[in-house]
Amino acid sequence: MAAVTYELKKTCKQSGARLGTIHTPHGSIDTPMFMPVGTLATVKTLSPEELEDMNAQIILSNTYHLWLRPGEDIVQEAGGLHSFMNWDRPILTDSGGFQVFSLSDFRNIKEEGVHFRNHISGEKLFLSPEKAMQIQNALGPDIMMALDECPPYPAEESYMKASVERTSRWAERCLEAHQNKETQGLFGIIQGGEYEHLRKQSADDLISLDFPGYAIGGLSVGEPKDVMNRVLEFTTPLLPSHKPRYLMGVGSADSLIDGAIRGVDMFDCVLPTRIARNGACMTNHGRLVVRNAAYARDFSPIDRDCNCHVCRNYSRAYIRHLIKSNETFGFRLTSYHNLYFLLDLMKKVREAIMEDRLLDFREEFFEQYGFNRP
Ligand SMILES: CO[C@@H]1O[C@H](CNc2nc3cc4c(=O)[nH]c(N)nc4cc3[nH]2)[C@@H](O)[C@H]1O
Repeated sequence: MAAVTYELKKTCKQSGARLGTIHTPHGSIDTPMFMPVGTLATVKTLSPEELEDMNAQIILSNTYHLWLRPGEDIVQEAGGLHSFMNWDRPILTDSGGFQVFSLSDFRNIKEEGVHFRNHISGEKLFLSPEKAMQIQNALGPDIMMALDECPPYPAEESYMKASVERTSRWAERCLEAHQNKETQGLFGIIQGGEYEHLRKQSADDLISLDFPGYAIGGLSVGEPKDVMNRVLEFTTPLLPSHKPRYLMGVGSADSLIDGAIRGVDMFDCVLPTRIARNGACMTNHGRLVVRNAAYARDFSPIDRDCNCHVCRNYSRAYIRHLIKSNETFGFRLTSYHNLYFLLDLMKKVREAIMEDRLLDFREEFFEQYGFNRP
């Protein structure tokens, strides 16, 4: 029995969107869904109990960061990530492919793997497909990601072709190095930038390896939204409809809706918790920077149309005061609200797909949020 399986439940009549359920050893996940990011085995400032209260079905953690701190051996001795962080729902770990290229000021990509510097200590490190699999097997997530290269945007076609071919060879090596097949699923990552023929080559290579799920990588790296949407339009149909499709690093409300419309099932991004720590909140009426002076005497909730614990109990004036005073509780309140907002948005997306009205929902939401405003 495979560790991770996908059940396609309904395809939307209005678009390429679909409803499904991903079954994992730590529970089932209704899709399309958003994964809160807990890079260092914590979704910053929030507790597992709070994440369960807001119906987070799965969280994401990171191989590169946990390898450096505290070390996968310590997490393994704790019984794996679920025990270590007291989270008994599904966990997905990214492979480190992105962090090595985004965090390290020195990196040298070779066939055998990537040589780079530890972004904290400066010591030289080496990450290979086999090492990335050994770390993830030790961390024990339900879903692991293959080690890939996330190329810079934009990238020359010749560079992108060579990078895609190496990522495909690395994916095969990850499969060969995969232990714990009955308790951990391994997803492949499609690369190819904005080159349609390279996305096809990457998809063909990885589909031939029969992964239980596929991620679309190399996006949300600075490209315009219309480029992302165009790449999704010709890439998601290449992927098997009976397996989950995961768009890595995407987390703004409009991108989540537009990704779901194009057949994406899984999303993750640091955006909601990152902007929360800067005092910025996602609301149904646009982004609200609650630290602004305008809210000093505003005793209304962050979002009058939000039913979260924060919006039912705390005012903009109070949260602004905490943020301006650098009080941790302020960051907890904005982080809780932003994650609740995105998780609730994905619940509304699932309901809209069920009722075959996702495109109508998009129009209503974009109008209310102000995305259509020039
Ligand atoms: C928009 O927010 C900024 O951009 C990042 C999100 N964007 C993103 N694109 C990604 C691509 C890949 C990939 O191709 N491969 C692997 N293995 N992991 C990936 C992770 C990714 N995350 C945030 O970290 C933030 O800095």
